[in-house]
Amino acid sequence: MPHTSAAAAPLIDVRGLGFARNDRPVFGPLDFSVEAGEAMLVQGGNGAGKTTLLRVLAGLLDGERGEVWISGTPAGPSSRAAHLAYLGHLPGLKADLGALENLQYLCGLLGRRPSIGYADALAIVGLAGYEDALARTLSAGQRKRLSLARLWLSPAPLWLLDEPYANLDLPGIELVNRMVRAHLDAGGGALVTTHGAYAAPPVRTRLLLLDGAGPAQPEGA
Ligand SMILES: Nc1ncnc2c1ncn2[C@@H]1O[C@H](COP(=O)(O)OP(=O)(O)OP(=O)(O)O)[C@@H](O)[C@H]1O
Repeated sequence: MPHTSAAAAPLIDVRGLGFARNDRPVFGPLDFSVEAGEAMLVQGGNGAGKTTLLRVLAGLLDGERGEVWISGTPAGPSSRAAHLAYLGHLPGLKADLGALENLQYLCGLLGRRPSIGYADALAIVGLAGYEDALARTLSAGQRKRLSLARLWLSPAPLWLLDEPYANLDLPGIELVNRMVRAHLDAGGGALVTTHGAYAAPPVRTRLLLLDGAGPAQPEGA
């Protein structure tokens, strides 16, 4: 049974979660939970369903089966957004807005932590001085860094990070790891997809192996 006490409940508790496209199973049924202060690495080869899982959890795809509980409360796709921050392959930036304007736009849409200023968030990700640079003029790695600034400003306790290291140089990879560690230290949690070839955040981590459709359980680590 999912936890019922909000105080002790995991940030997310997934029971029998599955997803199919045109009656073809993509993943599941899956059972796992992520506690405050914990990261879960979602590993699997190309096409195993990692991105699909994160998009389903983020409420971006219709047709899930099973249950998702957020902090002890059942949460349908539309009610999960406030608790989750999704960093996908496509950064979701407006090409003709500047870096600062993009942050203001996205935070207006998705909420923000009032304790952190936009300029500080840009500086943390190495984009100080790029406030007015249009998103379309940024490199792929710089766009990823701008998305990381948005993530840093997000008030959501659970981060869903789809290949967060993609397009980043070594300092960028270390930046992601520092951000994840700080987020977990502050009581947050994270699901992080990876092919296994990249660095994994050096934090309390469990592993969820995805191998296409079929039952999958987390491993202790
Ligand atoms: N928009 C879509 N329409 C139809 N099928 C899709 C779509 N997106 C993904 N798929 C299929 O769903 C399956 C899972 O894809 P998904 O992107 O979740 O895998 P992944 O594990 O993230 O892969 P990768 O490591 O290559 O990014 C694949 O068979 C893929 O072809």
